[in-house]
Amino acid sequence: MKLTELCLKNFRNYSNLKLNFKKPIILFFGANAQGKTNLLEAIYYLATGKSHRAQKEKELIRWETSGFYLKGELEKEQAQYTLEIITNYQNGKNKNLKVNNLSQTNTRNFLKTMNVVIFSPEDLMLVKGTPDNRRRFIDQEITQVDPSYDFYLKNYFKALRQRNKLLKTYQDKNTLAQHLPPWNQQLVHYGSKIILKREEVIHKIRLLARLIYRKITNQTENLELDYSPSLEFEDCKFREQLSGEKLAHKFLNTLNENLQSDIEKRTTSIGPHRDDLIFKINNKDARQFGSQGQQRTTVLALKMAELEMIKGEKGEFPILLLDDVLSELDDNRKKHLLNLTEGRVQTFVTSTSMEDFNGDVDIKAKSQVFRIDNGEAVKLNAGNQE
Ligand SMILES: Nc1ncnc2c1ncn2[C@@H]1O[C@H](COP(=O)(O)OP(=O)(O)OP(=O)(O)O)[C@@H](O)[C@H]1O
Repeated sequence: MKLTELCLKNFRNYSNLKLNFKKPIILFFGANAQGKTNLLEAIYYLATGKSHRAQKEKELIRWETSGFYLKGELEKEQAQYTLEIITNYQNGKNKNLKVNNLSQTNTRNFLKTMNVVIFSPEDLMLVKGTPDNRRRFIDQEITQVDPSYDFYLKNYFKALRQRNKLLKTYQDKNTLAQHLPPWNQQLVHYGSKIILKREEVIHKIRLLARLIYRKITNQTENLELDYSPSLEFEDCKFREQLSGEKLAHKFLNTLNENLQSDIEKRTTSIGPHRDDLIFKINNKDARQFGSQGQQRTTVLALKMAELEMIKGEKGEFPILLLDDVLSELDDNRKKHLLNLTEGRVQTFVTSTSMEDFNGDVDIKAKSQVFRIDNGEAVKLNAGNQE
């Protein structure tokens, strides 16, 4: 799939911008704080309905205005899609999502149109950082291939917040337990679906990432990726034996077993909100023993696996957004990334320096280059482009 046009109105530091994309690689370069990442954020938002960095949608609205407008023209499977997001906060929140000029009441219809994979410096924390980084990675990944997963997540976290609120605020510990079952039911219902989906997707990524990692390291190192759910289901250890029913049963039993300790600690100690991923390189935990280089290669292999996995599920490669990461990758890693994507994956790249685009991998010639300067984009000639 490829984005052929992007329009932004009152989005971040852009008042009104329209860009057309004609080459497989699009480079946004310029000094710090000029609006390069804002452009990737706009593309990410059109695909996922979320920002990859802002907590609140309001942050995206250009200061002193009351709403933003985004439009993307997408080519996919030889069909053409116009995606639009119109927000207005003048009288409360008002948001309209449109595909081909038709308002979508079901957000899932909008979200399934365009897919992106983003790779930014924060992703380098995937291996070393806290488990919530890894949960976010896997959840974003799953939502791209199955938008209904977002519904399970939202409902799970709604139930979790309610249960934790009761655990924190309810005074009479003797009767508290009577009020928890409705929330337990919700946790178990949505939580089991989340666990099953995570298990399924991690299994696919594990195989792809393993192959890619071996290739980048010239077959010298092995990467293993494991799902580490907080709920131990050793009685149905093999994924073929996992069923929603078995899991739900196990989850409910464990919640009941942990009831007293949850009441004492005033929080829910078990469930997908405590899951983690484990990376091992040559059988050693990459978080503890991996060198910086190995950790970077792990993240790169994961991102490349993500591209391949979406291609497998959706039949087309997603759009790749590389936010300021080329300078973090050495020539070998850059080469692998660009070999995989070349000619197949439309790639948007931001950088503060054109130096990133030189060296062994001369991507300039295949690229369309824009200099980004204080919310304006100036198209430059690069290589042999028109
Ligand atoms: N809601 C907003 N309204 C107006 N301007 C905003 C808004 N949010 C952020 N900005 C401005 O956008 C600019 C930052 O843009 P962006 O994050 O895209 O920078 P960048 O070019 O990627 O920089 P870097 O190279 O440092 O990552 C800053 O000047 C910031 O003040």
